[in-house]
Amino acid sequence: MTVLVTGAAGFVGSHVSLALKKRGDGVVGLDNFNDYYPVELKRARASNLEQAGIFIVEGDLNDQNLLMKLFKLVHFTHILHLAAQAGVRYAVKNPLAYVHSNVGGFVTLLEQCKNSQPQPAIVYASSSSVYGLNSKVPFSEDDRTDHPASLYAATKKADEVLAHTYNHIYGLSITALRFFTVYGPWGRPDMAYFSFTRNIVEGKPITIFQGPHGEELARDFTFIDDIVKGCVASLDTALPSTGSGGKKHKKAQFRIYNLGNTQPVKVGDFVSILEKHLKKKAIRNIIPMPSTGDVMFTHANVTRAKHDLGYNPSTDLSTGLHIFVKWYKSYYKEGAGHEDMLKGYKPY
Ligand SMILES: NC(=O)c1ccc[n+]([C@@H]2O[C@H](COP(=O)([O-])OP(=O)(O)OC[C@H]3O[C@@H](n4cnc5c(N)ncnc54)[C@H](O)[C@@H]3O)[C@@H](O)[C@H]2O)c1
Ligand SMILES: O=C(O)[C@H]1O[C@H](OP(=O)(O)OP(=O)(O)OC[C@H]2O[C@@H](n3ccc(=O)[nH]c3=O)[C@H](O)[C@@H]2O)[C@H](O)[C@@H](O)[C@H]1O
Repeated sequence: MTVLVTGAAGFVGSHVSLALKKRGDGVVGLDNFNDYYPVELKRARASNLEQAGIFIVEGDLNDQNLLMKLFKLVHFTHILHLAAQAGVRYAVKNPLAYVHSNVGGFVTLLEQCKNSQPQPAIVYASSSSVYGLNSKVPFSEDDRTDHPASLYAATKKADEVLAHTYNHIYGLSITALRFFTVYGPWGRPDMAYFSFTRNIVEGKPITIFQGPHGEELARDFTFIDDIVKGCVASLDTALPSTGSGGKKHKKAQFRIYNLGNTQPVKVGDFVSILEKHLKKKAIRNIIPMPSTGDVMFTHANVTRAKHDLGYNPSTDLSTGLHIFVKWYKSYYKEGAGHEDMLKGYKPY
């Protein structure tokens, strides 16, 4: 297959791009290298991909002309769409970044795909956050997703209904993957596993959010390698789109899957695992969960992904965090430009 990976300089995108290239697929990346977190990290990931023979086009999802030229140059059989403004809490600071990338960008890409002849099949990243204020655990794909707790979640839910519309009208084959708090080497500095590690290493305090009655928050943390396998299996089982040039011939494939680890862990316990691997105690500031869109817990039911994709998460949190900590220490060797790395970092 020949895959366009949007968000290829990102955390998940760079890992999946390398996996696809290693098994012989054609891979082209697209990324706007924005500064939501230090661009140096995206450039470093991009150089890993370039060394593997993967070229990343630097541009924005919303650039219709760029997409048109790119689709004319390369006949993509599949799109792995991972480019988005991620992060739950940053939406309070910069809401329009989410509309620009997650809604405008997604529709621009869908428009290009529906006009292509033949149309590619699309696999894209949704999010566990669409389950919002769900109290029924574990979360299953048919549960309610109409009460998001953050603007980020609302844009991801919007993507799911937009995808359904383009599937119905134009015959685009689309698969939505609801990732659950993904972590691993080459990860995201805005996420807790990364920012907590940095602060513990530097002897700075970490803030642990608590529920309204002192409850601990919990996440179904999912290691990057399991997510990569889920993405590749989704591409391999994606059926062709049934339309071309904007006209549908027959009903096309439309799928939604949870990709999680199915073993939620309390944030306090997650910090204890980090302390064990870092051999250093955290300075824990426990504060009430700010009204920035966090939910109390996530927990994935992956029965459907197991059955249809052979998805079988196999890395437990302690093993995964050990691998992350080893990467972190090697990447941020003492004094090796550490401060530079975090220059563009936007605390939320
Ligand atoms: N990492 C997680 O825990 C997690 C969980 C659930 C869902 N997701 C989703 O998975 C996908 C990948 O997430 P990630 O963790 O790799 O995030 P990331 O921020 O590392 O990667 C996203 C990439 O997309 C690029 N991008 C953003 N807007 C763009 C635009 N308008 N045009 C072109 N490029 C653009 C960014 O520069 C970035 O490199 C996202 O859709 C995210 O919402 C991630
Ligand atoms: O599955 C998803 O769909 C989401 O996964 C990720 O969001 P989250 O699950 O919130 O990950 P992350 O920030 O690492 O916080 C981890 C835990 O630490 C708590 N947390 C966080 C920060 C802090 O300072 N204190 C704290 O207690 C926090 O409340 C949480 O309980 C992606 O960022 C997002 O893109 C989205 O896709």
